[in-house]
Amino acid sequence: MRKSIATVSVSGTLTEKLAAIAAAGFDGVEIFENDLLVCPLPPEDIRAMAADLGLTIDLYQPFRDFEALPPPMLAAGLERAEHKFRLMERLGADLLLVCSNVSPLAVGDDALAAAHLRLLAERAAEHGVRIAYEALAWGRHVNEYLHAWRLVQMADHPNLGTCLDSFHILSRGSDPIGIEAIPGEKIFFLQLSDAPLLAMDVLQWSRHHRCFPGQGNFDVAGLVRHALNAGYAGPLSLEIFNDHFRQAGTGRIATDGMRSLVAVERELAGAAHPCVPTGFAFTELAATGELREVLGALGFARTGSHPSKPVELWWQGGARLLLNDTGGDAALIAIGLDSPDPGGAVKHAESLLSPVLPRERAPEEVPLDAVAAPDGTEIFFCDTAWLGDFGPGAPVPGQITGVDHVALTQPPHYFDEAALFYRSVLGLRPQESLELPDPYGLLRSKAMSTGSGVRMVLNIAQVGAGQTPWQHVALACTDLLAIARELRAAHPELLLPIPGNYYDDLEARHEVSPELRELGVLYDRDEHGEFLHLYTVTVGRVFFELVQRVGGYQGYGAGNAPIRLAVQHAGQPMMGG
Ligand SMILES: O=C(O)c1ccc(O)c(O)c1
Ligand SMILES: [Mg+2]
Repeated sequence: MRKSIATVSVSGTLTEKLAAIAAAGFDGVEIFENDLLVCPLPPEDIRAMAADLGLTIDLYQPFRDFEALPPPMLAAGLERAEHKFRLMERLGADLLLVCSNVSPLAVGDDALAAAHLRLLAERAAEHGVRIAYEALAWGRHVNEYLHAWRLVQMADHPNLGTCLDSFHILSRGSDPIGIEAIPGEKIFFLQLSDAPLLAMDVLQWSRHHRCFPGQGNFDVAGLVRHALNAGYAGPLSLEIFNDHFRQAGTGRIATDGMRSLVAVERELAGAAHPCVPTGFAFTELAATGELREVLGALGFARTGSHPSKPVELWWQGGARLLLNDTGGDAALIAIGLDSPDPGGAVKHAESLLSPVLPRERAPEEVPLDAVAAPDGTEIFFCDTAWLGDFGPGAPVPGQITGVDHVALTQPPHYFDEAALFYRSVLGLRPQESLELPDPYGLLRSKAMSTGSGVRMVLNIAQVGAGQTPWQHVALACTDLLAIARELRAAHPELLLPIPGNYYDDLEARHEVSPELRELGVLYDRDEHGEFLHLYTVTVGRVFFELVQRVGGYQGYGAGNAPIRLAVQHAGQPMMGG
């Protein structure tokens, strides 16, 4: 399928947008009128630039508030359209998107609307232009896609068809099955976007929160399937209005859009993810003396060393940490995932435009396949061979059984990119999304999981500048209170102090042991089970969480995160505050 994107979807000048869109591999563009109005180049030059980049101009948009105005206003509307048609001839575009009327002056009269659309199509035909009529979800009288289609049928002109836009259809909860009743050749254009489910005004939702397919909660691929079943043969075109995308890197967002369309095609082809990871092989940390002290207190010890790199294996139970002497601050730099097919996982990642990292290794060492996650963390796909590099060591006995989850802070404006990366490239499914109060802002958080073995939490801190983006590794154990007792006795300075107010509130809500308060252990429960957890102090950029899941508890104790954030900030006040 041909792939297109509206210029409004990415940041930059029109010249920058077109270059980035072509570089990302798109076949065509929708020129959004505002991008043309603010461009110093004449339409002929924009046309030549697109052609030089190998891009077709698939659509020009939007033309607004035309149909079903009181008859005396018709002539002015047609005059306005004539200007657009002449502009489109200069631009080399032959498809004009007309949005359903939002004007309070518009009349709720289908016959009038259809007559006007027919007149518009007749005029358009004189210029070799076709009209794609789209129902905006907030259109004054026409706001359902099947209503727009009825008007197109009534107007009955070969130069008039409909434009389907997944946002307008799915945001209203309309059933997209009706698309299959529209003849494919009358679907002149198909615009795709996704969105998170938000209870808000649909216009604001559309203008600020659209995202690429796979980043939100709509079944966009399902809608495309209906259009294909109807016989639609035009491009899949992304049309996103998003405050973050407008501020992010042009090329990076264009590439992410292409990734989302490749993932849609995969889904349509019924392709299951070829190699979902089954567990955490290791997490690699830039190490410092302080970090080693914390890990020693948690019962870890060095069990092996890499033959040629300054990397040690610290292994307790099923938790393997690689400590890398980078000379920098303590930080999480890589995650190793147990993969049923490491080579296939890298090929899959590459096909989804993820940057594959070069393998830097000595000849006798085990090759490792890795890609870069959106925040720069290296993701390795592993079988068990890598352990051989670290000699014959065995895990030290202890209370920690494995890695429960890893939490990463995403760079500003790339939260949606990260969600799509973990979903499409790694095969994790989205779980809960939350917004949590931070003393200096708001923490957006999204949990993702394979369902077994690998859990990730993606955070984005909407807080003042100058703050370190924290990461953390949550270690699983089977008796958290026992570990907490030992840590409190031997290393109380390594544990976050939890306010008494938290326990007053907790004890009012749940019957819990008074030991939680004494030990500074946090608690949560859901319909499946219970969750006990505690946090260490932060070293460099990283801290550790110890967690115990009782029963089938599914969450991450997110309700306790505001307590943690406040205590962490108290120990590390904002710069310049
Ligand atoms: O928000 C709008 O006005 C707008 C304009 C054109 C579109 O195609 C659309 O989906 C929305
Ligand atoms: Mg649209």
